[in-house]
Amino acid sequence: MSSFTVGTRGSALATTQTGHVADALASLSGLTPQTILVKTEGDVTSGPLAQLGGTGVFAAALRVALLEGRCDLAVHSLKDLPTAQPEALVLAAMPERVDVRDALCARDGLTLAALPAGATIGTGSPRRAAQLKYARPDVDIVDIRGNVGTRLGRVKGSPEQADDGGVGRVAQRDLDAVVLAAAGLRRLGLQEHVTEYLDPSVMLPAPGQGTLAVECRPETVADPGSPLAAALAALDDDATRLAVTSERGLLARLEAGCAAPIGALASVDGELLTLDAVVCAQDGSDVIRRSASTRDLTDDGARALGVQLAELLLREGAADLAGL
Ligand SMILES: NCc1[nH]cc(CCC(=O)O)c1CC(=O)O
Repeated sequence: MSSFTVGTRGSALATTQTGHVADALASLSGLTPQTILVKTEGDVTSGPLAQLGGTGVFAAALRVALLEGRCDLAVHSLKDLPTAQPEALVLAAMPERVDVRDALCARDGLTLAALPAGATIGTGSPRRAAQLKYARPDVDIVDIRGNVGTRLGRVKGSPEQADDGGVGRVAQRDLDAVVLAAAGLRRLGLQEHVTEYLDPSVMLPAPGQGTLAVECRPETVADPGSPLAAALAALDDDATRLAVTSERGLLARLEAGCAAPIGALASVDGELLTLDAVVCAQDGSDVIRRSASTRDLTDDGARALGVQLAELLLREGAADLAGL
C-alpha cells in the first residue's frame, strides 16, 4: 500500500479538518493521501438539528463508506459521534485536542455580559441555549443551523461569508450574536469573528468538543508495524483520549447524545483526571453542575469516572431536570 484514502463530508469545516489529518498522517507514514467526498443525511436535511432525531446523522454515511471499502479512514468531530461504537469499526486516533471552548461572535465586539436585554443569540444546540439562558435570562435564543459560515453571516453587520453552505442564500444578518465552537472557527481561520471566548465556568462545552477522531476498519491497524497503523498510533494523544473517554462515559451513562442539554469537560493535570459536568433544564431556568476526579489514568478508569459523575447527577435529579 503506497497510498491511503480518507472520506470526508463536503462542508468547509469537514474538508479542512480532514485535510489537516490526512497531511499529518502522510508525513508520519510516507504514504500518499487521497480524499473522497461523502454526502451525509445531516448535510441534506434542513430542519432544526434538535428535531432530526437520533444521533450520528453526520457520521453514518462516512461509516458506510468505510465498511464498503470506499475509503480507509474517516475523520469525525468527536462531539458529533454517538457514544455507542459500531463493532466493525475502531477509533484509531484522537489527535491532541485544540481549544475546547464555545465562542460568542457578537455584533460590535460585544461580550455576553454587555449584550442588551432582549438581544437575540442564535444557536441550534440545546446545551448552548440552556447555559446562555442560565447566565442571561433576559436574552432571546433563536434556533438556527447550517454551516459555520452561514451562522456567522446571521450576525448583524457581519461581512459576506465565503461559505454560504452551498445554498446560495444571502445571509439575513438578523441576530445580535451566535455561539460556535472555538475549535471550528480556528480551523477555518475565522477567529477574528470571536468577541468572547466563553469561560467553561459559564458554558461547559459538548463532550468531545474540539477533538477529532480518526476511524477505520480493525484490519487497518491489525499490524501495528504497518506504516499507516504506526502513523495513527503516533497521532493519538493520551491526555486527549483520557479526557474525552470520561466525557463520553458520562454521556453514555446519561443515555444522552449531542442534542441533550449536557456539557462536560475533563482534563489531566499531573496524575489527576478531573471531569466537570452540567445538566440543564431545557429552558435554562436551572442547572446541576458537579465535578469528580480520579488517579486511575487508564481508559477504563476514565470511563468509570464519567459513569460515577453521571450517577451522582442522576441522584440529584438530572433526568427530571433535563427531560432525559
Ligand atoms: N455540530 C457541528 C460541529 N461539529 C464540530 C464542530 C466544531 C469543531 C469541534 O468541536 O471539534 C461543529 C460546529 C460548532 O459546534 O460550532
